[in-house]
Amino acid sequence: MAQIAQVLVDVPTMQTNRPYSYQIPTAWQSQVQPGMRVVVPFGRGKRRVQGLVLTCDDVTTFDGDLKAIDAVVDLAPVLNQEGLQLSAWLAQTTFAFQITCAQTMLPAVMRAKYEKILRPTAQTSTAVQTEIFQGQLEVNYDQLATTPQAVSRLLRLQAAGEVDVYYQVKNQARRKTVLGIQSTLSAADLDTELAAVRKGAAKQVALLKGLQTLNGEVITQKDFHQRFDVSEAVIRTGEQKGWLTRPAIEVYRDPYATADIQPTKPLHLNDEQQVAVDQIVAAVDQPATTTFLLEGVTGSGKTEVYLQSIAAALAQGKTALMLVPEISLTPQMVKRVKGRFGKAVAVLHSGLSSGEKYDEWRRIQRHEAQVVVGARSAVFAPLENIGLIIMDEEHESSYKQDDAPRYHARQVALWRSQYHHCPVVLGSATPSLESRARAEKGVYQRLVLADRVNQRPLPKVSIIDMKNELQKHAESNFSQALLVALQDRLDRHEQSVLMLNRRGYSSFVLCRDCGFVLKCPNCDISLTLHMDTHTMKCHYCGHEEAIPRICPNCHSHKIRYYGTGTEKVEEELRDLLPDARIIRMDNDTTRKKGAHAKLLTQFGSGEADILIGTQMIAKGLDFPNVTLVGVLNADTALGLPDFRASERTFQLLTQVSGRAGRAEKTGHVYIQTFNPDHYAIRFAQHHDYEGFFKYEMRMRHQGGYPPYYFTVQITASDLDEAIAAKRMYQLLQWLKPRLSSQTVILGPTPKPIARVNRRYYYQIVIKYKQEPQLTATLSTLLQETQAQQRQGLQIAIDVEPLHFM
Ligand SMILES: Nc1ncnc2c1ncn2[C@@H]1O[C@H](COP(=O)(O)OP(=O)(O)OP(=O)(O)O)[C@@H](O)[C@H]1O
Ligand SMILES: [Zn+2]
Ligand SMILES: [Zn+2]
Repeated sequence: MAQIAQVLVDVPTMQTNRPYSYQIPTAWQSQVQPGMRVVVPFGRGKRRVQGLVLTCDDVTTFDGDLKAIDAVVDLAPVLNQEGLQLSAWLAQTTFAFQITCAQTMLPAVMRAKYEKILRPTAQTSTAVQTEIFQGQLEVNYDQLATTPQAVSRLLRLQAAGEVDVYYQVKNQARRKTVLGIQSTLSAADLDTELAAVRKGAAKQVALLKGLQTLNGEVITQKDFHQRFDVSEAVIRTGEQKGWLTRPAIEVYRDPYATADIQPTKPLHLNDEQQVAVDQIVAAVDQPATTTFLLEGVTGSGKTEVYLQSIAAALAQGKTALMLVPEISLTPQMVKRVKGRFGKAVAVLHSGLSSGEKYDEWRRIQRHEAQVVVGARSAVFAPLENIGLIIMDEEHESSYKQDDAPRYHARQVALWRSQYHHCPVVLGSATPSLESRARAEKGVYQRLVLADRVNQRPLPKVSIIDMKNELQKHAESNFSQALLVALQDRLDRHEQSVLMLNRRGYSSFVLCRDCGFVLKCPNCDISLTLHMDTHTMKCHYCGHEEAIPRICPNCHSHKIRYYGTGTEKVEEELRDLLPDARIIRMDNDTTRKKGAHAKLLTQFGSGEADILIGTQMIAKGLDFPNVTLVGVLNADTALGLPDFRASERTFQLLTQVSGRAGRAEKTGHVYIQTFNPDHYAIRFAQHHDYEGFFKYEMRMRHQGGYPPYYFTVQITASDLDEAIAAKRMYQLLQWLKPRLSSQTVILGPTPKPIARVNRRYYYQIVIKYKQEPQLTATLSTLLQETQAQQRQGLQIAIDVEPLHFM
């Protein structure tokens, strides 16, 4: 009987997107299991790649040529049956390679690192020995192959059989270990040694007494030193005398080891919170795969609902997964969850070092953590027996990954809820239209928190028409009303938050006299400024026209592209309010690890009066002393060529407004805009999510956009613009007869940023209501384009894209 493993190789191409058979050497037959990483020979020569075992089968006969597994990387599977099934599903639904999906699900350090190695052969001449190997048994290829001449020399040596090329697969995952102390003496021996030690040798006595106290337990040398006040020199003496050994013991790199986190107790819930918790807990206990949409205004205490629901899952002996957008994974949120569940919590986000991530991941896999809080990719956390999945700020577009696999964490969360048979809670003050529409149809169960905790009012929102302001004081970023309000907060020692919306920055033109934004005559979507061609383009239908010099609406000459930077705003503010202490948060000031957290902590502890920032300050912050929020430019996102522009603007304004007046003091919000009558801004002013939802649904219905239609975006890119465009037209011809007549295909159009990294991008968008064969059709399309992919053309498929740029 022999054993054969089906292995996915780490070669992400269309041709290799299927398992390969390898023989399992007899010695390892009971060890190799599905979900383990192995090293296998692949292709010609001595190439070695990492692989993932999918299945192991006993067979009686096999083709004699079958290659054998070279090495086993893991002692235990890194993906369990759920993980393997999930990676297959992900590959199929996002049109990605299964190996890429599996890698996405694992910590980055578990990806193999490949090294090319040169070794001497029997024919290696002495000259080559000295020149290349210099007395070593092997040398790294990349260190020698630094110039084209060197490469061709090495190739010639290889052809002449003077050097051999090998490939090494390196495991980058490293555990962190420290020295431990373990007594080698029995209790009786310890007594004997103690009696034998000289009277004056107080330090050795302390060491032996310490070992006695350990009673066979192993602790770190550091802890030993702290507990018994014994120096390393004395410990080493003890080691030489054979009293103890110093084994390496593994320690976790804990990013929050030094964080000061106070334990918290469940709060007494208000009526609305109680209703929500009761319903969720009932589904946890049952268990049922219900998906809840928790629609709670800003400051309504959604987090407390999450925490008490998680507690119910833990009480059932189950685990819980809580997803939050990267940006709101502030120390505040971590503190809240860790404060409630302590050591049971593992945290996963991009701010951690790769070692910290690896350790948190293993704590989860070893069942040492039962609650996971993390950003998008934490949806793959290796939790077993999940009792509840929560997705906070479910409308956030950062839950969708832009690169392959182009998955949405919400879809993965729903898949895992089916697998584990557990409920999902999608929470937001401003749910995505898609989710809210599903709740309307009864697919999701809606839970509402209509009021802020303790009946605190939502802040008053004033809209400032910047067209009037500009006539009064030229080109300032600050209206008079906002300035007065800022000064007032300074006088009262209260804090302010100012947001400058950077999205859509200077990509569209706006009339500073009437607020007019140029739109496509066919699509009713803003045209985008293309400086390369000096034209305005529609990214949906391809319509193109000249950049206007005068406003088509009011004939003003003040039509120009729009935008300013946070740094400039800060400068102006320092001039206007010289006494104010200001913290600026944008991509520049938060680039360093931990900077984001540090700035927020400073602001939270009152070290500044004003926090200026980009969208990154809009969400999740809960600072009681903030009573003023100013939005400097509400319009930029409105101008984006995207049917979700209004939705994003409404969400952003509502979220940022929600930062004001969360505690005793009442809040006030000022929104500066050139479009004071735009419905997104008006509904945000009145905190009217439901009103916005109804209105926007009508707009989507008229325009034929999601959630009334599903969308798929196909992109082709090539170094040659003509090839990318031509291929897109061929693709269109190929697709048309394969889709139903109700389905609409938009484009091909050049992508808004048509040229990135010297590649040209063209896209088509498929809008459909029902297309049961679509997945199969698109898979075929990918198969058929593989030959061209090798020649440099790349095709990407994005299901339900969130951005069309
Ligand atoms: N039942 C309660 N009693 C007293 N205080 C509460 C209660 N529930 C929540 N809070 C407090 O209310 C504040 C707001 O809660 P939380 O931050 O969870 O709101 P949220 O709904 O998540 O808002 P946002 O969407 O703006 O982030 C927090 O300081 C929280 O501690
Ligand atoms: Zn158009
Ligand atoms: Zn105008």
